Amino acid sequence: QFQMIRHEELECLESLGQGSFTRVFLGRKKGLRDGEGYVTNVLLKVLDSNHKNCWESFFEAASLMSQISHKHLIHVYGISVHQSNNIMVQEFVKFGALDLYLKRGHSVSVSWKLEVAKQLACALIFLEEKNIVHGNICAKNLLLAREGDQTSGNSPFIKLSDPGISLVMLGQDVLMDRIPWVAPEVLEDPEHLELDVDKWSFGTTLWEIFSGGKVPLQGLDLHQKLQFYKKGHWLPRPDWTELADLICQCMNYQPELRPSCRTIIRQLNGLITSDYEILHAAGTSLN
Ligand SMILES: Nc1cnc(-c2cc(N)nc3[nH]ccc23)cn1
Repeated sequence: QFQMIRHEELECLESLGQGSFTRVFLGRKKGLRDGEGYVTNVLLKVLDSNHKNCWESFFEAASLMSQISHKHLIHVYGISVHQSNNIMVQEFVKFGALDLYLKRGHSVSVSWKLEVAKQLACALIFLEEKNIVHGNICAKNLLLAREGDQTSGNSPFIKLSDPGISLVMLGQDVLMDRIPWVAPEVLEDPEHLELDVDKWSFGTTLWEIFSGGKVPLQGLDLHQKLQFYKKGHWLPRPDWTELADLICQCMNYQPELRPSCRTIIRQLNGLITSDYEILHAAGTSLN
C-alpha cells in the first residue's frame, strides 16, 4: 500500500525539527524519469529509535496518505527501512509549517487567513467523505506551499500533513499535552475516534490562524490543561464575533453538536463577505 524506497536513493541533509516520536530532516531523493536521472527535495520523517513499537502506526499514517490524494493533502512518496531507521518520505513543502510562519510575524490579511481556513476545510470535507479521521489537525501540520502576497494578490496554498503516530498509540501524557487541539472525548476514550474529533481541532486551528500563531493555553501544565476541559472552558474569544462563534461551535464539548464540514465552509464563506473584512482591512491599512 505504499512505495518502498531504497536508502541509496535518499540523502539526508539538515534537521528541520521534530514531532511526536519523530524527527524531520530536509533530504534529497534520486530517481529516474524516462531514463533521465533527477533529484528531488524531500522531507524525511524519521521515527525515534526509542519508539520503534510505534512503527506500525507510523507506517499506517504513511499508508493512509499514500492511498488518498488531494491537492490540500501532503504527498507521501513512500517509506524506507534501513538498519534501524524507519523513514517516511514526503514531498518537501517550501515555506514549512504554518504555526512557525505566523510566529515569524508575516503580516497576513484577513482574507489570507480565511483562504487558508477554507483550504483546510476542503481537506476535511474530503477526509469526511472517505470516513477518515485525521486526528492531528493543527497549524503545525499545515504546510505552506505558496505564500500568496498582497501585491500580486495570489492566494496562499496549504497542504495538510500526515497525522503521525495515531492518538491511540500516544500515552495519556502526550494526549493531555495536545490540549486544546485534542477533542475532550478522546481523553475519555482514545480507542473510539469519530470524525467529530477533527472538527474540534479545526476550531483550535482556526483560533491559531487568527491569533498570529500564538500557542493556545501556553504555559499551562498537564494538570491545568486537564482542568481546562474538566471545567468546560473555552479559548479566549477573538474580537470578531462571527469568527468567535464559529470557533465555539467547532469546539462544542458535545461532539454531535459540532457543525458538519459543509456548514463550516458555508460559515467561512459568510465571514469572507461580512463587512468585518472591509472594516478590518481598513483597520490594517490604517495602523
Ligand atoms: N512536508 C514538509 C514538512 N515540513 C517542511 C518544512 C519546510 C521548511 N522550509 N522548514 C521547515 N521546518 C520544519 C519543517 C519544515 C517541508 N515539507
